[in-house]
Amino acid sequence: MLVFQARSIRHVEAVRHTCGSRWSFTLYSHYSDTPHKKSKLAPLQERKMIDRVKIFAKGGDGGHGCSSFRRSRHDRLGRPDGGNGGRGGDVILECSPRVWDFSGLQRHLIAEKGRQGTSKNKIGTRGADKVVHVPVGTVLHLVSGDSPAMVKIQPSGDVDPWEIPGALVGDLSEPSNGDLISTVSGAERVKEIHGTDCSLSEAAETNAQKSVKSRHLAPADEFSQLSTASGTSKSDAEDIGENRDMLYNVAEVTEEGQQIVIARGGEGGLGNASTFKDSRKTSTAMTGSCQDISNAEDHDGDHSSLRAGLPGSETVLVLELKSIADVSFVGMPNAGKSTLLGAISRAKPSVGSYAFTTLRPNLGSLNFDDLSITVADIPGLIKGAHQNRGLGHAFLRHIERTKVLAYVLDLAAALNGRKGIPPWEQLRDLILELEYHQEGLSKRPSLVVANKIDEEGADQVYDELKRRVHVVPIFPVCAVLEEGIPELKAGLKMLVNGEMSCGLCLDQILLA
Ligand SMILES: Nc1nc2c(ncn2[C@@H]2O[C@H](COP(=O)(O)OP(=O)(O)OP(=O)(O)O)[C@@H](O)[C@H]2O)c(=O)[nH]1
Repeated sequence: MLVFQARSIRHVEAVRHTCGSRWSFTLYSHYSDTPHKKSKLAPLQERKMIDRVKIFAKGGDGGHGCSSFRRSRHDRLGRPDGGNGGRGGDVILECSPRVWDFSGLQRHLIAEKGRQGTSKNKIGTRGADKVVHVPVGTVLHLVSGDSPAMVKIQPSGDVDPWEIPGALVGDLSEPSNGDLISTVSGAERVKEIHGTDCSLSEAAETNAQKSVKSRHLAPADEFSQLSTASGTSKSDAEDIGENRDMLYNVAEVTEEGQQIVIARGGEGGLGNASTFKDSRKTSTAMTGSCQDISNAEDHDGDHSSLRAGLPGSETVLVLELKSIADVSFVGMPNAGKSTLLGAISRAKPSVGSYAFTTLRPNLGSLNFDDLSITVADIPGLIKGAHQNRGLGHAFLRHIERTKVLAYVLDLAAALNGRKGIPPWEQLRDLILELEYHQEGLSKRPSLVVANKIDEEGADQVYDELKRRVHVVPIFPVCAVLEEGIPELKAGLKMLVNGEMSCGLCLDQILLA
């Protein structure tokens, strides 16, 4: 038995991720040698970040209208007094920075039904909305059903570093506060229900039109054929049941408090008080005489179909989590990415001398006079990340949406008897992982950050690195002492605003 002293449960998890599932762990408390009762760690699979899921949502059905007659001594024939049914609840996705992946999200979301109307003209209660929280940066792809409609933004105080500004690159026009990504019907409906006007983004409008034209699928049936969970890179398409009919990027949430109605509740049925009123009006218009109340029951029979509440709408969506940053720090665990993010921006990511300190991407912002750049510190990638090793490939998705790659290499990884790999091999492994995940990903404008230049012997390794890699600029940096940071910032700025553009590919690294 190998005993290892962990600093925290998170540290144990990090080591578990590094070692894979071959090792079993038992946690002992500091004070006794019997296994800790609460130490049963969930299987490794459950701990993976889930950044893509398929969900089925159904709005609550409308309540039925009531058929009832108020009879009294003076009114033997009675008057209809059945109230209308209540509207079904909506299924709403709300953007929250407190959630960072979809692991806690239910896959079937069904809102409450509206209550039935009752006698004495009482309207049934509206069904409760089903509100679920999704992370900032969630993108919605429509598999079937109506396009989602944004309702409102509930602004809150502090801005979380994980909060992601901006919109989909090239897909949708940039949403502003109160803007809407919705179908025409959705917009009208939201206006009608909530009394707020909502604008349509062009792309969403075309998508909506396409969706109206292209298909009317049965969402529940389709959903039942498909598996839900995510977590595997290449097989995602099959897992999630991606198909040609899917409408990509119909909406996204980027601000805390943004709400999107993904399935609407059905309207309540009409009570006989309403149907009778309507029929009396018609009758008056046509014959010039009032409808005889004794015929009320007959009319009631004519309108029985109106009394049934309408079913709620059904939608099948794929939710995908992608961050939107200008620059991604890509590197092996412990290369110093988080320290570097703290050095170049005001972000305060956690830093540790053990691998996988960063378990979720951190964002920082670099502000220049004329430009602001968002930088993402992506959790460390290891060899085989595309096959879900380490923290898995979930984080590779975040890199997909960044313009510039900054490879953070640890110059001291193989120095002073350490068992790490030299920086040029780190670079090779990183490029391979990116390419395995998505071909051409590594060809984006890139630079290399040679970190830990302060370590003994790092200068020679840096010279060797320059000899082996010369197509992209290399910035020697000491993140802890914040040395070389102004030059690095200038380099990042030039890459982001296009003054410099240099990608990196495997052939350009001298490995022998
Ligand atoms: N000597 C030296 N140590 C550094 C430097 N930058 C970071 N470190 C140390 O390297 C260790 C790892 O730093 P992190 O910033 O957590 O590394 P990371 O790449 O974010 O690690 P993961 O979270 O595992 O991906 C910490 O102990 C840092 O203090 C540097 O410039 N010089």
